[in-house]
Amino acid sequence: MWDYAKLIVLAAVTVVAAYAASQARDLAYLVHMIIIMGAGAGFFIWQIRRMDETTTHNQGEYLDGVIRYGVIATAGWGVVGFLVGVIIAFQLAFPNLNYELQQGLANFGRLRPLHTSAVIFAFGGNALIASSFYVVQRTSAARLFGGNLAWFVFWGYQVFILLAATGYVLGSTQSQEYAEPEWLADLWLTIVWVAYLVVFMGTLIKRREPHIYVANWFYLSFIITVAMLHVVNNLQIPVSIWGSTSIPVWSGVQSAMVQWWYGHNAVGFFLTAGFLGMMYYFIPKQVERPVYSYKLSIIHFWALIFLYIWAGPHHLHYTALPDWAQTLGMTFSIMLWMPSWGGMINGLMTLSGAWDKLRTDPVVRMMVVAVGFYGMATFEGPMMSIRAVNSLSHYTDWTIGHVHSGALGWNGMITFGMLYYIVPKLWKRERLYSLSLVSWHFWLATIGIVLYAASMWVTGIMEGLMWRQVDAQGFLVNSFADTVAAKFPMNVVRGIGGLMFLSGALIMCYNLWKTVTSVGEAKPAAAATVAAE
Ligand code: HEM
Ligand code: HEM
Ligand SMILES: [Cu+2]
Repeated sequence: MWDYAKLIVLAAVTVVAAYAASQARDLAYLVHMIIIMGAGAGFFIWQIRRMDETTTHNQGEYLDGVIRYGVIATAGWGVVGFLVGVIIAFQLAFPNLNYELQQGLANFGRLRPLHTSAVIFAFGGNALIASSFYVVQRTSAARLFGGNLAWFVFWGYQVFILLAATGYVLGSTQSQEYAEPEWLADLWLTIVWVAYLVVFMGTLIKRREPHIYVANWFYLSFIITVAMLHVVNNLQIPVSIWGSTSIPVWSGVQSAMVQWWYGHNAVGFFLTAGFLGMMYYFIPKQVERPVYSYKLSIIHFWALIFLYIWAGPHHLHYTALPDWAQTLGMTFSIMLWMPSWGGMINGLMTLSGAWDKLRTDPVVRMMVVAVGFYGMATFEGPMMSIRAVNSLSHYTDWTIGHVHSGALGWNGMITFGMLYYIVPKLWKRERLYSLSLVSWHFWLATIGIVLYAASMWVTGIMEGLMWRQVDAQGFLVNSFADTVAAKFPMNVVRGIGGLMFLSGALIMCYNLWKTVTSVGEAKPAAAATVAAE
């Protein structure tokens, strides 16, 4: 019965998308409708072929298939996102790399949002969805709620990524940073996200453990807040339901404020709270120690989510935003330093009594460096939010250095650590294929990040100072082009750093692939302890 309902919905989606494609007013919309039609038809055929199979889920078992797919998607999108990052990094160093052939499809302006969305939403998002499904089942001793709904979340999310990515390349964007997809993709993401919340919350509700482990608090705050941010920042009215263009309901300074309330909390809840959830499960597991302080984790959780929400205006210093709002954003940003470091301290101190693992286990080293970079980025951020500092750093590469010490150092490294822990468990392998390859990855990534961040700090401060320099008469000394020329060597260093980071990720993919295909199966006894976790 339920299966027939699904077939009807899928058929309807396919037909409506086909009709909409015939009405399309712009190329991006046409391509999106073809993708939706393809996805609808594909899932229709898949569904019809398994109609008379009786599914025999063992309700006692965890639903791990979808997590395995999530792991593959994380690694795959990661490589794509880093590769596009490397390309745009070299385009900035060598503008000639914007070939005539690429214009209107793959020039810097089109590739930049492709990069930011690929790394944040495709790489980071898949890592968060997959790891949260893993963690919530283990810490609740319950199978994912909602049967196959988790599969809908996974595939629905990939469709969203495809819509977003093709949209950028074809020039369909609502021009809000990190919220570029047009209304159609936004609506679809809303549906997928609500399903995600239902799966996660449902699993928590049916848990067989009295406590909700702290990692789940972080994941849950990430899911709920991202839903709220996404909906409010994307309130748009489509010009036509047959086209991708839409008009925002917010305008002027309100629009800017809503956008940076969104943008800053995308950092706070997507790139921070969700990844702290990851930290709180995988670091204790990997070092085989309990969390250093449960009390601290609860205090810094509430402080973090309360403070983050107010800090958005630090992106709008010296704009038309009222001064009091800028000061408010600055004040909350400075206060944010404390709960951020609460998280860092809790992560690092979890190693108490196991510090020797830093020497013996490259996966632990990766996780510790991640937490270290988290600490650095959350010290730097509050500093940059001070108006006087921001007057120098804003518009410069200092911001880009800050972004990537957080993104590569914290989000990248903690995700790599998570993948190294999770893959042998999910595929029931005895161990990783090669620890020395993990070590190679570790050093390539770490040196790559240091090159990236250091070169951007240098260019950032240089640019800021050059823009300020005035002669005795008060005239500006440097033209904008002078600053661009002066940045050239550092731009090349940044590109090389990115290339190293990308090579490390490729080594990881090879290592994980070999782990799945050529390492022996974990012994049943070991498997039993895994299941009991
Ligand atoms: C191989 C690794 C990477 C390289 C080479 C790279 C390179 C770049 C470049 C060249 C830009 C444009 C900077 C500009 O316009 O001046 C950029 C922007 C950005 N990247 Fe990356 N990136 C990498 C990895 C990542 C990762 C892993 C993340 C997030 C998890 C990330 C997040 C961002 C964000 C958020 C921006 C926009 C920053 C802003 O507007 O202030 N990147 N990246
Ligand atoms: C206490 C924590 C943090 C504070 C107070 C903070 C503050 C700031 C400030 C003041 C800016 C510059 C705004 C501008 O001049 O335009 C900024 C930019 C940025 N930060 Fe942070 N930051 C924090 C942590 C992080 C972390 C951990 C990450 C990444 C994982 C991150 C990612 C970003 C990104 C992506 C931007 C660029 C936004 C844009 O596109 O303009 N931040 N942050
Ligand atoms: Cu911010």
